[in-house]
Amino acid sequence: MAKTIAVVGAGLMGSGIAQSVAMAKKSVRLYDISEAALEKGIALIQKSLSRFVKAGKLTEQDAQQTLQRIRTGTDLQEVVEGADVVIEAVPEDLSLKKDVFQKLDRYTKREAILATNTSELSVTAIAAATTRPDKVIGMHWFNPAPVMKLIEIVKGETTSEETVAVIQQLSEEIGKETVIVKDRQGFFTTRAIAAHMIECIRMYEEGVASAEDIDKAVRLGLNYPMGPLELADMVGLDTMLFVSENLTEAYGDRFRAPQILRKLVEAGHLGRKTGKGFYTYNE
Ligand SMILES: CCCCCCCCCCCCC[C@H](O)CC(=O)SCCNC(=O)CCNC(=O)[C@H](O)C(C)(C)COP(=O)(O)OP(=O)(O)OC[C@H]1O[C@@H](n2cnc3c(N)ncnc32)[C@H](O)[C@@H]1OP(=O)(O)O
Ligand SMILES: NC(=O)c1ccc[n+]([C@@H]2O[C@H](COP(=O)([O-])OP(=O)(O)OC[C@H]3O[C@@H](n4cnc5c(N)ncnc54)[C@H](O)[C@@H]3O)[C@@H](O)[C@H]2O)c1
Repeated sequence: MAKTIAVVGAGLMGSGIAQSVAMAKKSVRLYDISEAALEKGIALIQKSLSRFVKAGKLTEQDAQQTLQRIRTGTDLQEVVEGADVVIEAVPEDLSLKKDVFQKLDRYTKREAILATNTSELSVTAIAAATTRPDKVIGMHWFNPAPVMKLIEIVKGETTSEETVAVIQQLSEEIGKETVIVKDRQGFFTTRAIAAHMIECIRMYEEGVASAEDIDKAVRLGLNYPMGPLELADMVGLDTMLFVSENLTEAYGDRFRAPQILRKLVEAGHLGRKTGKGFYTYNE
């Protein structure tokens, strides 16, 4: 059984993953490259825990204990040594992820499992950067991690059945449902959501309807929990663009980013995390 979990990257997803694991009463070690990034991650966790407390799903004491289970640090070796499973959640860049996995391979015990939360990159390529490709796997969470029910388990070409079983059990212990998919660019869920979002953003760019009306139409007419533009702002427009570029390389123009997305990213408007994207936020 995986007892101690390390999470690498304390951004939107890493913070939510650390919180979800700590809520399942496991010890979590959380790494990021700076204290400022760790503070931001902890602030996100505190905000989410307060929502659970406010909704009566968690007591104030549970929330405090959850926070206490998360130990943070900016020394990667110190944070990950001793971990049974490491979950990586750094930005969606293959060379960065390979670099991080090479270090994880050096710093962790031989039997540790190394999981990536990549949205669509090749798990097999990331595994090849290590000396234990059988212990590398995709553990694809959804945003917001503490609320969403699914984990998409991605079996790389070299991932062992034993590794799949450990991650499936860990996911269940955290209270998530799982699906197991092949390692193909975009897996299942990212290809599916990208096809929907990209067409909606193209229609926005063409002026078919306003942002508000596109989101309203999808929420009320199609019964999705969120419209595509508000969802893009929640995911982060930088992540959207990285994903679009990688999917375009694999599948061609059908995933090419509309100009509007590129311009918003160039302007530093990355969605909720910077206060502006398709919408403006005052949080
Ligand atoms: C443009 C061209 C490019 C095209 C190619 C690229 C496209 C690629 C796109 C994908 C990129 C990466 C994808 C990624 O790898 C995978 C993903 O994560 S995809 C996104 C998945 N997530 C969703 O789809 C979310 C959909 N939304 C929802 O399910 C809900 O709206 C919500 C977010 C759960 C809730 O939203 P709210 O608006 O806040 O609604 P409520 O206030 O009513 O909340 C409901 C309920 O949930 C509780 N809650 C919400 N958030 C949190 C939180 N962070 N922490 C704790 N609790 C939370 C809230 O308290 C409510 O509880 P209740 O009152 O019901 O008890
Ligand atoms: N945003 C989403 O909705 C979503 C959902 C599922 C999966 N993902 C995937 O999760 C990963 C992270 O996405 P995010 O939205 O959390 O990004 P983010 O930008 O919010 O967070 C990334 C974090 O990684 C840190 N970081 C950068 N370089 C690092 C390094 N070398 N070592 C450790 N940490 C480093 C950054 O400081 C930042 O805190 C990506 O692969 C993304 O595709 C994102």
